[in-house]
Amino acid sequence: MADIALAGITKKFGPNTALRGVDLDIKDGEFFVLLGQTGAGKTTTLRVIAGLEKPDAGKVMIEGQDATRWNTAQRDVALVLQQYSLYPRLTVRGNLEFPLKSRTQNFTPAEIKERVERAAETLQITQLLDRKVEKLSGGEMQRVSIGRAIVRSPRVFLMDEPLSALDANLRDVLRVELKKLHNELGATFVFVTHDQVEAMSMGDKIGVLNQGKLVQVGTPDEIYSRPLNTFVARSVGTPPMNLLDGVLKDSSAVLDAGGHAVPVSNPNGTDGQRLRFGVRPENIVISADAPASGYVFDIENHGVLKILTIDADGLHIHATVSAQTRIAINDPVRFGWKPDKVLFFNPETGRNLALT
Ligand SMILES: Nc1ncnc2c1ncn2[C@@H]1O[C@H](COP(=O)(O)OP(=O)(O)OP(=O)(O)O)[C@@H](O)[C@H]1O
Repeated sequence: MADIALAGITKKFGPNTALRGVDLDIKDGEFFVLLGQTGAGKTTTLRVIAGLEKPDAGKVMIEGQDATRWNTAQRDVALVLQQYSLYPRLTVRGNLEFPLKSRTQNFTPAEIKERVERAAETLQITQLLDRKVEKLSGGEMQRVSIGRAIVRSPRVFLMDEPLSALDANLRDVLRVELKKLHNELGATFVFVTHDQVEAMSMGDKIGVLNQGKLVQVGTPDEIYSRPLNTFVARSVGTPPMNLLDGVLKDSSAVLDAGGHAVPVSNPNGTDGQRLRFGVRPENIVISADAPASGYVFDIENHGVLKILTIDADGLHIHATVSAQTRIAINDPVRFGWKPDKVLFFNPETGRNLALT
């Protein structure tokens, strides 16, 4: 069992407050992703869990025990960082053996050999065992770093943007492999990233951090479909959710841009209320009898689909359409949306009115 809980964690660095009262529950065996922009507090959260950073306030619980004062070794966690932190002059085998030979571990030479070979097999680096690390490619080095973490069979893996230094193709491959590894090991993974695609595709749960605060925790589906506020709404999805200001009137959204009235079938809010309407690009509908009008400002071809930017009285709205759609820049378009796919946000606080 390796449940992790943070309760009211605050961490300051001089005048900077990195974490502001973070409460978090990570279940045993979960693949938990911390998603946030630069400076949001992701690394600090990871370092607090690892015992590398002492919080100014709050508690760290591991397996139901107060671990706030435990050192890193007592916490039985392994860290994988963006930079490989390997010994370049040692072989892959030497690097994998290293954590097993430390003074706090009591492995026999036979056990060490077995663990190193099992980890190498899992990560498909057996053929590299006798190569010097400095001669490896980036992807190979990152596999060795992960290998160094798994040889000890820790209860918890803490990963700080482990894929971000790799090129896009390799990142895709290692993303799938890390998920497989997680399933095989059954350990708890806490994975830090600023990449929403990584978060959505890998996480059982995602925690969205903003300026040291945990804004929302949920499954990828919850974060995508039921964001607590406009910040979370726009932190996942490419292109991001459209946010359109207007007034709710007679079961329609009357947009400030052009005064277009677009029907909604799930209104949240009262008649006449000013709202910020949230519509994902895949829910924008282009058709000749749609209620609103604009023109095509830009088209991006993404293979299976196109992303249109529609200019509606100066407001830019993103829509995804199939690659077969015949449309050109500057074409006039009529657009609306799927009436049941609209979210309603308070324009001042950004809160999702369906969840408050
Ligand atoms: N050792 C430190 N000394 C001073 N300030 C720090 C230190 N570590 C972090 N901070 C500050 O705390 C805040 C959170 O930093 P943190 O590294 O946790 O963010 P992050 O979300 O991991 O960002 P990034 O994606 O850029 O790594 C930032 O404002 C950062 O400058």
